[in-house]
Amino acid sequence: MISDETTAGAVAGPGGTPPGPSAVRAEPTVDPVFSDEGGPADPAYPGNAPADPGEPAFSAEPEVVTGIEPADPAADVTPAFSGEPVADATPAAPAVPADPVFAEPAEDAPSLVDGATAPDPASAALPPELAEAARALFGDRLDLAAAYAELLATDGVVRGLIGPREAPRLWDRHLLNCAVVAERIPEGASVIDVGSGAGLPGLVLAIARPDLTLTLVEPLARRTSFLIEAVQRLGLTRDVRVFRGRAEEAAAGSRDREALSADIVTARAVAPLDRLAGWCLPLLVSGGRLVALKGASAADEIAEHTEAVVRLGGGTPELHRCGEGMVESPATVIEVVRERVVNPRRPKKPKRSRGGRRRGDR
Ligand SMILES: C[S@@+](CC[C@H](N)C(=O)[O-])C[C@H]1O[C@@H](n2cnc3c(N)ncnc32)[C@H](O)[C@@H]1O
Repeated sequence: MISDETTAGAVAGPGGTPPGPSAVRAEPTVDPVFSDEGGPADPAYPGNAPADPGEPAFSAEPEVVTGIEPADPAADVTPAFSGEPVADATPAAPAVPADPVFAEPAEDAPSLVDGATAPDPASAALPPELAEAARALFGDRLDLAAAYAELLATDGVVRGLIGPREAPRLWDRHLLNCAVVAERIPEGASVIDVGSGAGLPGLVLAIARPDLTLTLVEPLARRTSFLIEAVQRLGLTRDVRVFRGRAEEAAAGSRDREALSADIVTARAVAPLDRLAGWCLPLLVSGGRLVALKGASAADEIAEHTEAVVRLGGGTPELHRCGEGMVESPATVIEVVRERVVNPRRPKKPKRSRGGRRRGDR
């Protein structure tokens, strides 16, 4: 077993050990999985249909979400990684200057929210009963968290990145649920958030923890456009960068770009643990840690996928609960330390005969 202390010590960063979760309260929770990538946008909300059916809105209906495998973007990703400016099929998204690797913020990015269709920003107001936890988690950056909540409830809804029914529950299901994970991240750590979507948990962590440096990895164009603008509008450009591409691409690097790596990789509602480990462990420094937000299925996932995770170079997955005693539904995370570097299998080269010909060549 790997203890928290071992894990924290192995992670580079000036501050060291993350505060362990306070054991004030432990109770079973609803499945806090929030995204049903494969699910339709709320049809009851006119104008919410995502512009691109490949990037459906998420809604946080746990009953819909549980057991649904997040969409594999392989089918619908715009191949933005190559360095070529990418034609984004999404008509609504504002133009973003295309950097081959790290996208740059667009200047004066126009808001998509107009008077006629704008959702009510007041729907993102912090519910009074959550104010104490929000203050504790965001401290003097609570205003920034509120600005992000408003952005999600307005632009995020209009662009089909979140379902309109999410707006009233943004704080408990999304912002606080992600912010509590900060307790698992050491001071000063570098963090890669894989499959950031609309910025969860990456942007929340950047707001709650100005000591962290974050890279948000997301392959889908409409989402990275939103992320880039959010980073700019929230004034987070110093600590947050947006990488458009898949985790596998980020880890592989290219001729023009070094492979990305970090002390901590986070992911929420992205993929089952075995697949997630395959994507995320290569993004970690040796001894770094994957912190995957999971729902009620976390223990089952550990039972099912431990062997695969270890084969991929990870330690034994551990389950932790974050925010106990602070929020009503603590977040469940699975953590995996990158213990060994496992090289991906290369396909065997065909054998050549003496004459230099491949066997079977004519
Ligand atoms: C269900 S959404 C979750 C978004 C966000 N993490 C949240 O909790 O709201 C899954 C996200 O993972 C992204 N994704 C899927 N496969 C990925 C991969 N191999 N690398 C990086 N991102 C990926 C998708 O594009 C999508 O935005």
